[in-house]
Amino acid sequence: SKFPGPAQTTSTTTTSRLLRFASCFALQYLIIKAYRHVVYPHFLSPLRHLPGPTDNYPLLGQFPRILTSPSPNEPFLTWSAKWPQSPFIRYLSLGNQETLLINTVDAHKEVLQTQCYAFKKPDLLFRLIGDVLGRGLVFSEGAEHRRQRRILMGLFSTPNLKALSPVFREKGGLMSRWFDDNLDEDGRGVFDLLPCYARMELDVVGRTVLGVELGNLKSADQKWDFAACYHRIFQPSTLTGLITFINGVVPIRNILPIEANLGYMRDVSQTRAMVTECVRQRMREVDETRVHHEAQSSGGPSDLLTLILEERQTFKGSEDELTEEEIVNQLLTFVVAGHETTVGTLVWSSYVLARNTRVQNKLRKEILDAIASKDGGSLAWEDIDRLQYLNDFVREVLRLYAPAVISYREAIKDLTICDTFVPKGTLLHFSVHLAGRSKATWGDDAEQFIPERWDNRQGEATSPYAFEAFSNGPRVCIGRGFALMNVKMYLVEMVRRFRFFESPEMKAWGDAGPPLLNPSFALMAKGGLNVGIERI
Ligand code: HEM
Repeated sequence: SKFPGPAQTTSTTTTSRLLRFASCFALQYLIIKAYRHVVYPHFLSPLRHLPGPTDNYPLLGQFPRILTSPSPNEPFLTWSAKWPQSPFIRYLSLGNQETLLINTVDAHKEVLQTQCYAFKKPDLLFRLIGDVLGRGLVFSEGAEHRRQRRILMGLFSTPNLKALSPVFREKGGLMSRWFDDNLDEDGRGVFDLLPCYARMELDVVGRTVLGVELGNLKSADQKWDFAACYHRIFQPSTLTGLITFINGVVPIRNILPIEANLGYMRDVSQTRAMVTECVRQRMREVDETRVHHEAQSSGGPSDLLTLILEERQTFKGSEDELTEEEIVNQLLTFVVAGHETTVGTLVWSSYVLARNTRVQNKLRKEILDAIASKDGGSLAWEDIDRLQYLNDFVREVLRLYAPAVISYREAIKDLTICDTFVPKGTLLHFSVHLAGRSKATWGDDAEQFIPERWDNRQGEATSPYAFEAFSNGPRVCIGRGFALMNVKMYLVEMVRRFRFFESPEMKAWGDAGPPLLNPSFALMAKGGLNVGIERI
């Protein structure tokens, strides 16, 4: 028959109902999205009158500009210079996401110190790197963060750090011998320092955090190698990096069945399994021997894992007893938070030395004078810690070349900061370099490398919030003392033995400096940073 029978009519009706439902759903979705991404940010948001760039791309805001800028600090530094007195600068990002750039010293103080716990790290940060770190110090919030900080603070005490210092000395010595062995017959060479320092620092964090040589750490079945997994996770292929980036915006990690993603997930789970095995083995050793770190600090190097396990015995049964998973989270957090940042600081220190002969000579003189005052003997950590110019030098490197570039916060409630109403859910952009490079704070020579400025600071530059390389407040970097000891001991070893000089690439870059990797969470030269090293 030409006419539909009862069954066909029912199925046509069902199809058309489904279609109607789907189009209603799609329309509603579009209306909500249009409201959220167009109407609200442009016409309703209480933040829309704040200073900030307005030359936005449709729906993408400033995102294309940020992605294609020559450095991960641009265009934020430009905006900051344009509106130096504004506590916050508002910009739109992907999907017209409103973001407040923390700009002034006062705004840094309010967000990082006074109102620290009114903010959390946004989910996008956790999705970028949280599967490796877990909810350790970096990703814990509120009361849980206070608890973890309370338990872990003592780990980084001066006596504990001093017990770690022989490892910094030993690994720095090995690195300087490696350079020495690889110089040409005139005692000169040019090296891409990033891979050299990355290798050394993996050894350093292995020994100081886990008490093992990470180069030798393997899975129980010997099939997986820690260093290789770590390398693949943090130097991913373009596709794996792209997946991680997309996962930050839309969670796709657990549903994408392609090898670039599955391989990443295997590396993460193997890395965590290898560290878990380390923890279990050390638990057995600590339970058996009951060594206590007071004894170890006088007798030889210790490591943070052993210290955590010994402390744990005193917290047994209380809410401060860390579980095995929590310990693994903290250890991986220390390894990751400590490795890239210290490597970056060493690379930029070497670059700056090569570019500033005056600074290099002055630093070397301070070190050699101190050694001479010890009748040529080696400097203990206390001696190194007293070197004023070294201290100024390292702070100046971190003011201008802080390795951690970007972090974010999200307001967990409505609040008012520096007379600005910040609604719950607002994303805040914490750019470490904005504080360090601000002319309003550091004067017209803010862009120049002048270690002496640290002894003549005035006005806002004396505020702790003018220097954000390690952040500030309750979430200040817990590894600050650890990192400074590591960096200073290494520099003493290298500067006394070698002269740093400009490589041909550095000469070609001139004052503009090397091209930088962007987008990137770390300040890194694109394509490596070759620096000359010459035996003295
Ligand atoms: C020069 C080297 C280092 C620099 C420049 C640096 C910088 C920073 C910065 C800027 C933050 C704050 C991030 C944020 O709040 O979003 C931070 C946090 C942190 N850093 Fe470091 N860091 C360095 C070395 C280390 C080392 C060696 C360790 C561990 C051994 C470490 C462990 C941590 C941890 C656990 C946090 C989170 C603290 C918390 O939220 O309570 N860092 N670091």
